Amino acid sequence: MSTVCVHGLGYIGLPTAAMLANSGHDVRGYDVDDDLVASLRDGDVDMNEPGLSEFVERALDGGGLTVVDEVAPAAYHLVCVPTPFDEAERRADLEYVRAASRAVRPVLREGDTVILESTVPPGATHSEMRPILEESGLSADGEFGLAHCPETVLPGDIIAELRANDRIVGGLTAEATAASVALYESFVDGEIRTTAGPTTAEFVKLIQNTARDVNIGLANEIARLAHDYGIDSREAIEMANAHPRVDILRPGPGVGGHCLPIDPWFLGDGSDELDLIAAARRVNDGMVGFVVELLRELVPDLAGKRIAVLGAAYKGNVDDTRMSRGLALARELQHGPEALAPATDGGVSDSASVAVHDPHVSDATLDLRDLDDATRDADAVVVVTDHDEFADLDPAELAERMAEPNVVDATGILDLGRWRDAGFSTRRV
Ligand SMILES: NC(=O)C1=CN([C@@H]2O[C@H](COP(=O)(O)OP(=O)(O)OC[C@H]3O[C@@H](n4cnc5c(N)ncnc54)[C@H](O)[C@@H]3O)[C@@H](O)[C@H]2O)C=CC1
Ligand SMILES: CC(=O)N[C@@H]1[C@@H](OP(=O)(O)OP(=O)(O)OC[C@H]2O[C@@H](n3ccc(=O)[nH]c3=O)[C@H](O)[C@@H]2O)O[C@H](C(=O)O)[C@@H](O)[C@@H]1O
Repeated sequence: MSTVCVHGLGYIGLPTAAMLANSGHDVRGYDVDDDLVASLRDGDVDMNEPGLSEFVERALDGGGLTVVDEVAPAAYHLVCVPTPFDEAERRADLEYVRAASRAVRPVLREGDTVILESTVPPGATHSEMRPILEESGLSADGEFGLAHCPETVLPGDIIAELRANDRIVGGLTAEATAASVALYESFVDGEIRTTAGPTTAEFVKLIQNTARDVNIGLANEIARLAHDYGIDSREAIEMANAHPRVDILRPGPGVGGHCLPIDPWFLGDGSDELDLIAAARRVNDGMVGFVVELLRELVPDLAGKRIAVLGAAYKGNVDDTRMSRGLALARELQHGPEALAPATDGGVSDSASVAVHDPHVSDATLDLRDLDDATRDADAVVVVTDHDEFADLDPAELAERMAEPNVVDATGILDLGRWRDAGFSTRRV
């Protein structure tokens, strides 16, 4: 068993640190967010991920995981810091990766292995991390190990996927790859595949998410085409998918989260070849506008109308609002398609009045409403996130509370027959 220092205790770092600790390693968890560190020390896990709280508690109580104030020397450094998208530059913001590398540098010893798990553009482990780490005086050509092992867990099922998913490991040297494989073998049931270097591993991760984004783009374009022919796209897709070699994904309000919408741009960071991929991004980003079109079919003049947007999380049954389509819709309804202002700042006088409700999200910076408040006197509800709670809504109860019984289901989660029976006019992406 080894000593491991995990850098970044968010959606990826915290479950990974707990997994390593519960697998017998001696783990130090380090994060620059003092509030997060304090709450973890109190045993509070403020993340809506099934089973995570108990799993982290076990790691902390068992002594395998210690939350530390300073980066600790360790045989392995696992870097799980954010790699956000710089929208202005259309590039990955690698400052967190560089900062974590600078924090490893003073404690790095000969024989240690540094593994980057964060998603980065192809080449970043080599060009961004290596030079900073080598300022320690040690060389990545053999004195310490440096590798990329991308994370592929699905939020909502992180603990199971941490164990079950295959991994891709690309070290700068064969020794770095072997040392990294040894660590993952201690908890991964899936296959561990190795690549000749970190760049292929980075590339593979990005094409996985890009493939999903492009395929969702196809489903979304099909939804728009079907609408023009007066066809139910979901019924058509289900029938098409009965073919053994066709597997079209689900259309929706666009693609949210901080991975699928940004990884295609990371992929194009060092190349001019994005074409189909960039088009799919435009299609997916355009789906909020399509939801507004459907809403206007029910409520032609939105000025002064009250619209309840159900869903601020980027997908069903999670609490993460990064690149939320619900918040993007609220912004667009209040300020028009180019709006970048916060969703809940009141809007302008000739726009709709929007209330956002999400039973999974508690975020003091968002003016979220409870269901009663959001839907009272509303002229329409728009369901943007496929939370289980929304499938169970009682349309008759809502109809009584609303000014007009209109519903747009951007997710396909509602049984619209029930809603029509309760007197609703309906539209569905
Ligand atoms: N959340 C997900 O579903 C997945 C995320 N990823 C990738 O994993 C990486 C991390 O993502 P998340 O865990 O979701 O982010 P997150 O934002 O939930 O957590 C990152 C944590 O790192 C901390 N941090 C920032 N700078 C630091 C530093 N210099 N040293 C130590 N801690 C630092 C932050 O305070 C935060 O707690 C990203 O590159 C992301 O693209 C990959 C697969 C899945
Ligand atoms: C290839 C792949 O499945 N990648 C996963 C993805 O996680 P994420 O939660 O972002 O993926 P997701 O469940 O597809 O959801 C992304 C977005 O796409 C939308 N979505 C998804 C499937 C679909 O048929 N239609 C659709 O519109 C969702 O509503 C959501 O807004 O990205 C994660 C990541 O890289 O962070 C990665 O670890 C996960 O395995």
